[in-house]
Amino acid sequence: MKVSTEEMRSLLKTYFIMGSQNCDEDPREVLKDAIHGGITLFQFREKGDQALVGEEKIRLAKELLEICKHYQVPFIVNDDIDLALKINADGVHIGQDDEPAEQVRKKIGDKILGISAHNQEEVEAAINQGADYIGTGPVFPTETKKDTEAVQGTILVQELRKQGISIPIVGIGGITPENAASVVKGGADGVSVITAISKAKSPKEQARLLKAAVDSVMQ
Ligand SMILES: Cc1ncsc1CCOP(=O)(O)O
Ligand SMILES: C=C1C=NC(C)=NC1=N
Ligand SMILES: [Mg+2]
Repeated sequence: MKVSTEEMRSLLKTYFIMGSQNCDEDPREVLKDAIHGGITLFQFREKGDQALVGEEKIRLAKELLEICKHYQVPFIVNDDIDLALKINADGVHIGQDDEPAEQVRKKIGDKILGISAHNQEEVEAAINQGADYIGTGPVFPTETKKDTEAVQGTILVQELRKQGISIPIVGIGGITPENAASVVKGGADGVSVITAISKAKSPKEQARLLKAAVDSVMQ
């Protein structure tokens, strides 16, 4: 059933996003380690030139979903709505260039719907289309996604909060344990990261540090 706004807010605290293309080690081990470090939400984002496709992608998605189910960490699928429905994921994340949000909402029912937004108009549209949360960024420079919008810090989130827009928002882009607190101080409910965890010597330790940084602001 539908997550409440406050439940969604807390799920965004330490949001790990990963595909096999982001890992040097076995993605299943990286995910398990990150979960032990305390991630609150996981997104399967198998995308880009090294990404798996077809049956291999579906198989990996199912394996990572099983791991998340075991530890009761909700599982979000990026872009691929059909895959999300096929494996009964907990939700989807779409960008401005994906399937229109109204259509996606019809397909997924009460599953979590996350939408990327980079300016006020896109945020307001996403809210009107029934997004459960917004992903904004890139907050800091990142190598992970080649075609990002301009680096924006937390300017947009600060502006939205000043206007009393309270939808759950997660920051993304170049976030590390060192800068994570500033993202939450800027008004985000949490941080979403790829490389800081997926390429870490200890994904567990990085997840733990990220979560501690976010919680250090929450009090
Ligand atoms: C998917 C995405 N959207 C904006 S930046 C980004 C990549 C974030 O990756 P990293 O956490 O490694 O900077
Ligand atoms: C582009 C993205 C922005 N935000 C989030 C949470 N996930 C994404 N894939
Ligand atoms: Mg997309």
